[in-house]
Amino acid sequence: MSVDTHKETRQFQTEVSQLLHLMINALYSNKEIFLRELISNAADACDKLRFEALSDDALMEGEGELGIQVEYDKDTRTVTVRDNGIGMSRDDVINNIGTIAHSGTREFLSRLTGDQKKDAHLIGQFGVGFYSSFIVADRVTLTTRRAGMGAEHGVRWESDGSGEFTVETVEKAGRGTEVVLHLKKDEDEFLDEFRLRHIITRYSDHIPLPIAMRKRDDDGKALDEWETVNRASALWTRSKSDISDEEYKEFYKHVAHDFEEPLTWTHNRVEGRQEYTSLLYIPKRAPFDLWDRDRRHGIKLYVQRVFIMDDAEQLMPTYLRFVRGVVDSNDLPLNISREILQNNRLIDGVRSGSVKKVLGLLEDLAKKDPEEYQTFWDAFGRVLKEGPAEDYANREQIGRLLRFASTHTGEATQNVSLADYIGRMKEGQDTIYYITADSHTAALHSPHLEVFRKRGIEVLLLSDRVDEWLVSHLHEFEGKSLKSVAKGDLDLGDTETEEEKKAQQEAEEQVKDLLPRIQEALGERVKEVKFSHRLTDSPACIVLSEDEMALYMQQLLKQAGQNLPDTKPVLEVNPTHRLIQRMGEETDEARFKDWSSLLLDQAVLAEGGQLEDPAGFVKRLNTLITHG
Ligand SMILES: Nc1ncnc2c1ncn2[C@@H]1O[C@H](COP(=O)(O)OP(=O)(O)OP(=O)(O)O)[C@@H](O)[C@H]1O
Repeated sequence: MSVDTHKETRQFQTEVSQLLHLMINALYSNKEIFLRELISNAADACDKLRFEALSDDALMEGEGELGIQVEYDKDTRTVTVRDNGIGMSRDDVINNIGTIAHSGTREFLSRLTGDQKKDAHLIGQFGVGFYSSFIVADRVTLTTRRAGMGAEHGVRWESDGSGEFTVETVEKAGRGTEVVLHLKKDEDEFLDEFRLRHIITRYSDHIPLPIAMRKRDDDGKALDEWETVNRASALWTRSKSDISDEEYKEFYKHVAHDFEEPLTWTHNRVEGRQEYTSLLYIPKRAPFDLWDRDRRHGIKLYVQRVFIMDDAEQLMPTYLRFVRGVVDSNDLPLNISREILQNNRLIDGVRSGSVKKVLGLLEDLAKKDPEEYQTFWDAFGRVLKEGPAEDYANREQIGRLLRFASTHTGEATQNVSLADYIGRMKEGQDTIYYITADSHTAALHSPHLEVFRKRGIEVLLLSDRVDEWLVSHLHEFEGKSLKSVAKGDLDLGDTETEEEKKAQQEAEEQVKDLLPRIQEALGERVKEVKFSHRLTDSPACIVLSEDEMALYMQQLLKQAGQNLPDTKPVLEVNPTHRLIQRMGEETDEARFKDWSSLLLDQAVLAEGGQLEDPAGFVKRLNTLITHG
């Protein structure tokens, strides 16, 4: 087979150029991380090779000892990171280096502000990887050969980071990848033995592969002998007491490809019927692609310390997709595939054990450090809310982790637990009340809250998209049922005083002919018209039945193209309201019809619904304002 060896010059994807420029500025104060990133990539490449070699021993090419080398050369002013991992083919290089596979890159770039500190955080979230080389280098040469391909299939990639790169096919005897950084003028600090060793032990001690540097003679001359400078033992296999927080944190950055420290973690060795070790982390911040279904970097699965796969989604349910870390099983076969993982009893056991650990970890965090828990909730609460639907068996425990906004403070921050709510319940109240709406403000101002305000009963304000889904699966918590204040009949027990009952009756009596008149005026548009016990300030509201979806959700699903049966709401009117009393005095039937329509339409609007005939609504409104 002839080999295409020509040298070609290509442009970076526009986003890469932009990112490089911003990254170099934003991360300059943290420039040493380039070494961590390159070592991390090298370690991943070795893991991948070890795994692929399980089914194709030839890939090892007779050299089974995997490792990473770091060296520097003062004369050429270069730092080199070398691995004998899986390597890359010419196509791999073009696809992986020079483009960003991340979805949402453009949106990400648009969020950068130019403020260095903020941008550094964002870029960290996004993942800097290989490109961080350009923080310290003005030319980077990557030479690589994919394991199993002949020496003539080596590839050299080179760029000065300014917009273009070249790719050519070269001879490369050993498999794997070598990255040579030609340092910028002022970066001589990295041509220093002590400095490099220090960075390696600081950031990469936990990498389970030897990272070696050349031995030197007394004059500092590099010898042809190498010595390992990191501990090179898989962190999770060591005993907890032997691992410092610093090491846990650095390991997290490696597995999660995160720039920031994790919020917390749990490290467990399970013995008995099944043997496995798990080291699971909760990140501080939602990664850039949390909402992306194709996101990578979930849980890494190892079998007896051999890397099997990234993002083993079978090990964590979707509602815990933010968890990062490692599971290392002693029982699974080494040749396990994704397909086998799907229906594997052992995997099911590991998964339910890991879920318990994560939920326990979060519960502990919530108890011990509410502030940190709030950080977690703000980042991942919306994901965790998928839990009760997905993981029915653990719904009580998930229920304890939920946080909501509430009328107790009226603020948008979701910081009220169901237990807090229960603790503040009125005497005789045995229901947890909530309202769902498409924004916090809409929830807070809903007419349905009026009577609750009057009686001092707290209502949870739910305005995340996932909330309707959540409450349709979480019917009760600690023996108290959850109920929407906008659906079904409202029974506030004996919280109404005799006086209030009397006033209501009298008001109803005064306008008692009104209900059949409104019903007739609205015809098929409503199921029923009733006097309301919910309202104090508003003239009317819409009430749905228990099993109906809130109007704003119906709207949303319809927009997304779903066919929903038309629902007819119940219209409740407030007999004490001036508008209703005024309608009682209206003798002109055409005008009465307009009033009725207006009443229904404004109630629909307050509910976040959409009007079938908005122009008609505006016209009626204007007519009644001017002639009413
Ligand atoms: N030493 C290496 N050996 C083999 N492939 C590599 C090596 N370094 C990088 N790659 C390939 O290039 C891809 C891009 O690397 P890069 O460091 O830019 O991002 P990443 O590691 O995938 O993710 P992140 O940006 O989150 O760090 C990697 O996913 C890998 O496929």
